[in-house]
Amino acid sequence: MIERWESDDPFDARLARSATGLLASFNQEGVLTAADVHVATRAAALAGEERDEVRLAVALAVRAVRHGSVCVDLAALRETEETLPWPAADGWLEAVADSPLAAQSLVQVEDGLLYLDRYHREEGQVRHDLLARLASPRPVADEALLEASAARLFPGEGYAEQRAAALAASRQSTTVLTGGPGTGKTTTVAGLLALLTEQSPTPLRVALTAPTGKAAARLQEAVEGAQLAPQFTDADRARLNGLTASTLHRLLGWRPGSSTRFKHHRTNRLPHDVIVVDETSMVSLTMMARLLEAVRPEARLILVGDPDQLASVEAGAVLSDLVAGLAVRSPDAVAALRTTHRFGGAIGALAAALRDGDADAALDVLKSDDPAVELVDPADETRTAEVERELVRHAVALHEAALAGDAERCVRMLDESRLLCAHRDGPWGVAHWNRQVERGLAETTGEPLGIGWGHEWYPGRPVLVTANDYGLGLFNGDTGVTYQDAGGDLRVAIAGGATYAPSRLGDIETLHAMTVHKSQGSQARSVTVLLPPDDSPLLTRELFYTAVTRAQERVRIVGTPDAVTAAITHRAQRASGLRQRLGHD
Ligand SMILES: Nc1ncnc2c1ncn2[C@@H]1O[C@H](COP(=O)(O)OP(=O)(O)OP(=O)(O)O)[C@@H](O)[C@H]1O
Repeated sequence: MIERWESDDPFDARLARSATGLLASFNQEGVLTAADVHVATRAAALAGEERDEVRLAVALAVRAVRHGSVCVDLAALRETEETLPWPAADGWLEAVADSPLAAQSLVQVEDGLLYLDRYHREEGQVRHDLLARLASPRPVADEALLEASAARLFPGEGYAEQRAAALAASRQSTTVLTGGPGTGKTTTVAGLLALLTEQSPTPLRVALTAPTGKAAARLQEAVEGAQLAPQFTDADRARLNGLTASTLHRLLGWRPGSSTRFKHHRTNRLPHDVIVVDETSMVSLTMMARLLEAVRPEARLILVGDPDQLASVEAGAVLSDLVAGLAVRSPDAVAALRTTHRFGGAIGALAAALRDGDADAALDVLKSDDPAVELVDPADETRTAEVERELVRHAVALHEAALAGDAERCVRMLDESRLLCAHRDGPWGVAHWNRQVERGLAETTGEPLGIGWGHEWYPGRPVLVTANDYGLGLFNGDTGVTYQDAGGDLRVAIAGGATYAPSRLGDIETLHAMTVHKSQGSQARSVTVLLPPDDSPLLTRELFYTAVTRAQERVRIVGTPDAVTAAITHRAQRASGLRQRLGHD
């Protein structure tokens, strides 16, 4: 199925009035937007290319990036919807490869895939840097000490999987450490850092990093927590003392005015000896390219993440590509953790069923009596009203804590309950549910709270930061709560950060509800997931898995069994060539 936009509005900005030929047809069908059409038309005009089918191919490559793909597989795309007015299959890709657009390096064709030049270059660079790292000499280890310390830090059968992963990562310079939630990834990282710091005669410079501020804060907290385990000695803790985590943007050194170029790069590498990247599934191809070129060849790189989660917001599916590509090229570079240590049965069993694509097993878990999971039928008005009342109760409690000026409690409460939606707009979307909860809050308190009453800022308004602001020290994904201080003024307390006057915050959204995409890298005690109808193109296994695995203790799915099955059946497919390109010379 090709995702399309739909509109009855003849003045819709996505309609390209000046388009002709195939570009016009694919625009009117809702496949291409006006922006896709204009970029392709302009590039073709600059290169002197007039063939209709080549312009269409370029527009589809532009569209692909917009949908998170790095390139487009024209042949595969044709097959997904035969009714569209496709050009003749024979010779289509060859025509693009022979075009002046390719000769002038505006587009590239490789392995049957069509790329915009930038993404082809970035993919090639990631492949090159990674293969160079894999071919570099292995770090020298004091094997006897390594084995003895690994046995101490990862004792017995219960830690066997993690011990093997940490030993592998100690003996090589690049490791991809994968595992679902609660499989002990952070515990492994903490033990591995203890092993590495013990091996080094001089203090190691260690960077802990993640794509969002929230994920970086969680990583730091978890690594600090893991060191409290009895198998860590005071000497281990002393060597690991003072580790701090930062966002990838901050680590690489952001530069004003550019989100894709940083202070550290190939000729000004990062000084660190060990770099641990958490939540790697959220790292885009562009960021992975920037990271790999900035890491010193002799530094150790550990990429940690869950390849079954949604991929990055921007183009690429780097973690799952690395796992698949390295499985062929260099299987030892991937250390997979499979045993879950955190969840009680039900959430873990549901996550496993989703990962395996087993809809029957997922529905069995959801329909079981286990209080950790629940499936709510959207047609059951009594039950959905109860769910809504529960969401409003949480908002009212947050409002009361905020009125009492208890910023710390407000921030803690934020991670107790979370409503996740697939969509931003429409009856299943974040905007609607933010309004619904605010309406309930206003009705319960009798106060005109919320945007619907012209009061955007009110005590208890939970907020999500949606863009990095280095000046203020705020990061995309940070969360916070508005509270009333002792002087009666409103302030916003950011989790793990400072407090701010609301007027200083620019890129902010209300957080009574949140998209699953934005929830990546965070968790809450109790999670409610609103599944859209089964024909929603956003409903995919990766989205559902990501939503479910945000829950620490309880997950409630509002959706029909058909929507559950549809979610598990549809894969969030992203075209990229990295996995194939890693596999061959
Ligand atoms: N081998 C083990 N035996 C028993 N408990 C363990 C083991 N490894 C980790 N744990 C515990 O399981 C929980 C999850 O571990 P950890 O935080 O390391 O997992 P994770 O994969 O990093 O989780 P997530 O990414 O979901 O935050 C922690 O409470 C940890 O102490």
